[in-house]
Amino acid sequence: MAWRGAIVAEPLLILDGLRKHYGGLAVTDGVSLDLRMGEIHAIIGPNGAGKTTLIHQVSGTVAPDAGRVIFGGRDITRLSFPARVRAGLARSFQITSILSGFSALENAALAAQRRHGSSFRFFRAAARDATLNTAGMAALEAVGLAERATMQAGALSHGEKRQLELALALATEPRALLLDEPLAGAGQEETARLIAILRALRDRYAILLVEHDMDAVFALADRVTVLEQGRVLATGTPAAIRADAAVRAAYLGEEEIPC
Ligand SMILES: Nc1ncnc2c1ncn2[C@@H]1O[C@H](COP(=O)(O)OP(=O)(O)OP(=O)(O)O)[C@@H](O)[C@H]1O
Repeated sequence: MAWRGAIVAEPLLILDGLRKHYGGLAVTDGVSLDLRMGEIHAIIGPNGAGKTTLIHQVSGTVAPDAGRVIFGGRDITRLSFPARVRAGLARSFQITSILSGFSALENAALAAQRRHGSSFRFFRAAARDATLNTAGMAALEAVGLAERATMQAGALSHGEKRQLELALALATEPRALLLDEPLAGAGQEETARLIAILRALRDRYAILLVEHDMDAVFALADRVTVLEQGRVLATGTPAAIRADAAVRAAYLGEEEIPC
């Protein structure tokens, strides 16, 4: 797929030299990349390359040792995770954040509440709030889960739970979405459905995607950045990345890069 960057303007999100060390290990070692509206930018790399740690620094759950995160022209490097959510930066988690005893809509309404900054303790009330319900329902519709709104989240299929995870991010009405392995554990049919949903979301958001399913990455991404040992090995269109000899070498014995 050709990168459609030519038709979009300034980057919405800029990562500028992000560094994070744990002891002697440079987990992200000066990572710079950008993300534009209407773009899916995938981050791939071997296990331990630093992908999740990078997402943590963008979402505000890990503080970088050096570097900056610029969002919508504003330096948000020191903002907390909740403040970033309110600024329009949403994140989905590798480990599910769904409350299984509550309905899909209650989960989405609670997520919508994060945008408005009110307390977690009042989530029962949140689920009855019309504004939050409307935002929650719109998010469920965007991921094809409207018909499951009243179903207990714990009773949803695995694929539907992944859809609900996406809805929780959308319910905060973001401009940018940080998606950490949104296809994890999904079967073939579920993966196809999730890919179609992500493709449909692309035009309305800027999406930074960490995903191990290389077929999905190469089907979805407008640009791909390859991380290796905390550094950017290459950034480019899927075609350019596929043809890059250094990238292919980094992936020997890891996930196959689709031809
Ligand atoms: N809080 C931490 N303390 C110490 N080391 C950490 C911490 N978080 C991550 N690491 C180390 O940093 C390295 C990169 O981890 P990270 O999870 O970011 O990689 P990844 O590319 O997302 O890997 P995977 O593809 O397996 O999810 C790993 O060696 C990991 O053990």
